[in-house]
Amino acid sequence: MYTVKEIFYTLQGEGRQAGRAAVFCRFAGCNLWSGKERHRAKAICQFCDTDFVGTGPDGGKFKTAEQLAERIAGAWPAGAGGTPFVVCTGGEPLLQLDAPLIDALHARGFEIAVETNGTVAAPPGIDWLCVSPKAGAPLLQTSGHELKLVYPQPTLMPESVAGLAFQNFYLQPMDGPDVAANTRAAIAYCMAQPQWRLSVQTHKVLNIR
Ligand SMILES: C[S@@+](CC[C@H](N)C(=O)[O-])C[C@H]1O[C@@H](n2cnc3c(N)ncnc32)[C@H](O)[C@@H]1O
Ligand SMILES: Nc1nc2[nH]cc(C(=O)O)c2c(=O)[nH]1
Ligand code: SF4
Ligand SMILES: [Mg+2]
Repeated sequence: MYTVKEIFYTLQGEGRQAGRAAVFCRFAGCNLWSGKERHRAKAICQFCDTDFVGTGPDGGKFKTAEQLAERIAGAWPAGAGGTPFVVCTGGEPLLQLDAPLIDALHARGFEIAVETNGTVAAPPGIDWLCVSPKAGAPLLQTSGHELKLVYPQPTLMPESVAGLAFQNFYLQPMDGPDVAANTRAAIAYCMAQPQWRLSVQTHKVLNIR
């Protein structure tokens, strides 16, 4: 059984794949926060910008990988060219994404991207793995296509993860009350350490989902 908050078609807003059309599959639940505001101050991850609790109008519970993959495929526009692209996120998608679902999405021609906090080792077969480590949480997945660090996290400096086996390194300014100052600080860091690139959350600027 897969529990999905929402499935929607949009542009990937963040990181190396920003600007690319994608079906988003947002899984419900996370291991670093309950998602309830009354628990936020004591959560391991306190800055989350996402509602991933339960099943929304565009989500649901899916008994089988085939049923979920079929719904995701139905969100890709019929007759569109290019390679169909799905971004599995959450919540924490690696609590639910498994080999049967990866196979069912590949069987429908999808390239599979994942956004994960890195506390769970990724299964084989993910085509684009984005790891976003969280201060105070164990980092088990130390390789991938993209490391996207929300910045700043005072006890998780970019220097401490800059040597990991990723193909791309991004700093993403922490959204919230200090987003303007966080963006200035991230720009300064990327200019001083060009291994790192800036990831702007473009979907928020563009007012798309
Ligand atoms: C909502 S998370 C879901 C996937 C996974 N749980 C994770 O943390 O990577 C999706 C992306 O949004 C980032 N994110 C969450 N809250 C943010 C915030 N306040 N500002 C900037 N990025 C944020 C995460 O670090 C992650 O890269
Ligand atoms: N457009 C858009 N791009 C995104 N990239 C990562 C997102 C996420 O919440 O995981 C996200 C999201 O929620 N919307
Ligand atoms: S790990 Fe990801 S989904 Fe979970 S609370 Fe943090 S940002 Fe949100
Ligand atoms: Mg988001």
